[in-house]
Amino acid sequence: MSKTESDRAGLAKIVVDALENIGFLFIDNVEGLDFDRLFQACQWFFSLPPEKKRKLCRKNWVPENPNIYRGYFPVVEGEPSRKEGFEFGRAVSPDDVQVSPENWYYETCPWPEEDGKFPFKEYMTSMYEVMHELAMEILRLTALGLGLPEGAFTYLFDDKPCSTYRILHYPPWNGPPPSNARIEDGKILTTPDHSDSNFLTLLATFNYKGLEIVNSEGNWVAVEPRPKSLVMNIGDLFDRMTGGNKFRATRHRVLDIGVDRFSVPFFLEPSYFSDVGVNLIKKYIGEESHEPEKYGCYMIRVAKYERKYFEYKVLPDFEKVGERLGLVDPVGS
Ligand SMILES: O=C(O)CCC(=O)C(=O)O
Ligand SMILES: [Fe+2]
Repeated sequence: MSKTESDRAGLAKIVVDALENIGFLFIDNVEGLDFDRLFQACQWFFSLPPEKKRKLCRKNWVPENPNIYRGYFPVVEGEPSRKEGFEFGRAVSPDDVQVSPENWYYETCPWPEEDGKFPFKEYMTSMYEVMHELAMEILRLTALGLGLPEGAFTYLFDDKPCSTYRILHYPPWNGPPPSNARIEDGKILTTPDHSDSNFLTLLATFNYKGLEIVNSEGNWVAVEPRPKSLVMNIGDLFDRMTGGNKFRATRHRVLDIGVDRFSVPFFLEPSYFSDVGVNLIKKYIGEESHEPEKYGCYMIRVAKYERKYFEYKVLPDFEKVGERLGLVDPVGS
């Protein structure tokens, strides 16, 4: 990333071109991002003993734990999605009026007990802010490249973004992979074909192969590792909010590479109350017409009921949680 005005205008054109045509791009020279250190964070976390991971595990797997949405999720044998992960968001005070049992995004994230070998929480929370700032700069450039005011998209993230920072470990299969992980040409998946449902994703792959995307001709192509670069793609929400035909939320998948694989995606997501029913292009050319829709409710519906993501399909039914607790939904729907 570069800071001078003429460089920014040039970059803005490159970003918009990539988002319109490919949907994926590499980002080099990210200030404040040290890939070796981020990799150490993954190694430290995923070598924790099972009992320490269990304390962080979502309620679905460990019913006595309070966390429904944040924290650790384990490998599930028999799933074509073969991964364990830990994820968190920016901390929101438990006293905040938007904190409620229905709003999983703002629940308190459990953090692992540390042993002095790696400052995991301090490091990961600082990296969250690096990723957030980078995403904001990309959105400012995208707006500039489209001839819109620089803040045309960033306002959605001003209050308390729901973004998720996730570290992932794909361990080798225990024995033969399940039949639903086998695809054409004898290839084996560890993450099935999907587009990301959030606004945009910034991904560290640490030079591992395995990531593939669908190109403009509709063929699967490998994303060759590029040292010290992040891979960026947009998600369905940004695609939808720019009218559904402006930017591409490109489908992608991860193949089994036969060894442990690590990656770290940052999923940029608006604040819970941000209105995602807006067409962001029309809004700025004076043709605003939209159906207001809050991000939080929209996304939980999509992730849990429509997409039924491996990571989220185990979450409790959205409406039922409030009913069970005898609550009137304080954040609305
Ligand atoms: O691990 C990767 O390279 C990609 C992961 C991914 O696509 C996702 O978590 O949405
Ligand atoms: Fe993805």
